[in-house]
Amino acid sequence: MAIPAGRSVVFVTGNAKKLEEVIQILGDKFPYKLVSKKIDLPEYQGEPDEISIQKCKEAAKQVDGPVIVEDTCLCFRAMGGLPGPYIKWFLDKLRPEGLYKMLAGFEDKSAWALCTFAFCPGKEEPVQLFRGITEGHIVEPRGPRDFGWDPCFQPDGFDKTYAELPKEVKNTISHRYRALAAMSEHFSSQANDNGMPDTKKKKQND
Ligand SMILES: O=P(O)(O)OP(=O)(O)OP(=O)(O)OC[C@H]1O[C@@H](n2cnc3c(O)ncnc32)[C@H](O)[C@@H]1O
Ligand SMILES: [Mg+2]
Repeated sequence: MAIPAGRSVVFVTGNAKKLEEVIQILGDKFPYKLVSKKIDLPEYQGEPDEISIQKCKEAAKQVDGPVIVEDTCLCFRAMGGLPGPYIKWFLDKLRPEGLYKMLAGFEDKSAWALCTFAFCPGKEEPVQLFRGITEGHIVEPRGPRDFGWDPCFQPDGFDKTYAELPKEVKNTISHRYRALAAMSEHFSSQANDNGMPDTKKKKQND
């Protein structure tokens, strides 16, 4: 589904740091006007795709127009992908130190960060998903504490944590960057088709 020409899309999030990164990553690459709205949407339970779909439908209902939401998971391989979508509560209670200690009994410290952007053109409309994954390891926290679990996630191929890496570097390798690249690519090709729905591309989700 294309966004009508000239319309803006509302990015709904309660997280200022997420918003900051989305703006930095997108620059002027996104073909539609992105406006942000601070709403604390419910923290749904279930599989990441389902959570993003529910979250996006609720945002579309509240905004009553085209919306984008994003949900972030941090998944420990030794724990079958948990905490996953529940990372917010684990981080809140345990801080990055506690996340690292959770894996003390496991040899496998590998983890992946998953970001899912969800787009819905309006109330009662289908939701499309765009995903990005960055693989890494959970390490003893290092670096500034200004964004979530960044101090304890070290992306593969780097000897620095997300928190220690310059923002420009995190923003070219991160889970969020990858999901946004998929979403921008989709909307840019639509915009190039003069706003006609792109029938050649398989929708990731209806
Ligand atoms: O309103 P929304 O967009 O849902 O914002 P939120 O803060 O509730 O975010 P999530 O539900 O997606 O929960 C993800 C948790 O992971 C944190 N987080 C998200 N992206 C991160 C990143 O790139 N680096 C570190 N922490 C991150 C975030 O602060 C939350 O505690
Ligand atoms: Mg949330």
